[in-house]
Amino acid sequence: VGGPAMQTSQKDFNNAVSQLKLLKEDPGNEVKLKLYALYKQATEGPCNVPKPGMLDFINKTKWDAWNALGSLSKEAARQNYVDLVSKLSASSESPSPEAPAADRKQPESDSLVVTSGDGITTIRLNRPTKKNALTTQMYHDIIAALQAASKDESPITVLTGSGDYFCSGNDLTNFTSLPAGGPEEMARSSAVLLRDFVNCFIDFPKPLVAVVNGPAVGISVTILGLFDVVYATDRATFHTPFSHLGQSPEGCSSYTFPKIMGSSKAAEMLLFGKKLTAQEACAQGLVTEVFPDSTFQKEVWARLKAYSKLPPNAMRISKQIIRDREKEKLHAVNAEESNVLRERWLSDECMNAIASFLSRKSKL
Ligand SMILES: CCCCCCCCCCC/C=C/C(=O)SCCNC(=O)CCNC(=O)[C@H](O)C(C)(C)COP(=O)(O)OP(=O)(O)OC[C@H]1O[C@@H](n2cnc3c(N)ncnc32)[C@H](O)[C@@H]1OP(=O)(O)O
Repeated sequence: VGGPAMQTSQKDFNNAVSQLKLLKEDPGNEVKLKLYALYKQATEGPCNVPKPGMLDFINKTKWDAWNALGSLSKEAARQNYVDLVSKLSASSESPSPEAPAADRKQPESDSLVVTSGDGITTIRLNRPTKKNALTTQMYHDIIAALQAASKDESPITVLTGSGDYFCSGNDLTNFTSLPAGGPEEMARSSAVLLRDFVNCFIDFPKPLVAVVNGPAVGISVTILGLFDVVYATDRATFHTPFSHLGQSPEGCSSYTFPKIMGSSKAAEMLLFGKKLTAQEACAQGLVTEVFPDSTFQKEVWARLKAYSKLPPNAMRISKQIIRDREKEKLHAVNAEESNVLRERWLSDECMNAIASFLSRKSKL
């Protein structure tokens, strides 16, 4: 069986066979097929068994992979097998760190962080000291991030928050710096921004997941009806205090909420500002699943990493079938909600509520 160098190689090969069983992550079918072929070649030599029939898909695929190695020597196959297993072990021990996507324009402000890794593009609201309240710049940055994510390589896109909140909704100071055109111009441009922002969620073409890491308020709740999946920590709450603020629903919630939870439960949230616990939101169908806070991040990301390995085109097409017939309706609802809010923002009820928050007289 050869000299000392070759015996070492046989020992390495045996170790690699054992090491493979300890891999933490499934390396995927393509790699498993390659490993199978190299194993057969290393232990039995070139493919020497009859080709399975056309309908025996699995064995035929395995046979093809083995046969494709041709006359590769047993020693070379062993070496290739050992190299491949060691590469897989290294990458499973130190999972690819999330990295800013190289070809992606980064957001204008640090309040939004966009990273890609493990088949997931993550858009993270990053203003924890303000409970991730959305500034005007953040709306623009989220629009840009969603547009980029819709074209990037990641099969799944996630929206989440840094710190203890998912998001406290619109930053109420957005309304304090009046443009030259006065309140009317502010209301007009806010309505345009709101409409553009929500349109990006309506049109987003691939699986969009909300990882709700804490309480959610206002627009960060209403847009959840446009996500494909919503995972929440059991610490999360869902609050749409529009009447308290003299405002009205947006994010297509006037349409999606009654559809998701029925009109009376939707009315309790959207008219009376009833705050839901994560469990309640899950029971109403707004949240897909609730996780204990202590294991939330670990469980959710492990699950999303596994989902991101599913065939991306199949996921996109399935989303299209589920969502496309609703799109026209959603765009019309969005336009109407934005127009109504344009009026609301100029109302005394709204101005007084915002002034009250800003003077810290009342908190919701
Ligand atoms: C001209 C262009 C304009 C563009 C505008 C675009 C228009 C799109 C608008 C779409 C419509 C959206 C509607 C909504 O989202 S309505 C909901 C709005 N949100 C709220 O009403 C929440 C207000 N915040 C609170 O009630 C509390 O802060 C909260 C319960 C969230 C947390 O309370 P807690 O006591 O735990 O913490 P603090 O209050 O001390 O908060 C810490 C600091 O964070 C600041 N903060 C929190 N939320 C907001 C917010 N929404 N806006 C501004 N600032 C916020 C808070 O002031 C504290 O700051 P300081 O430490 O500096 O005091």
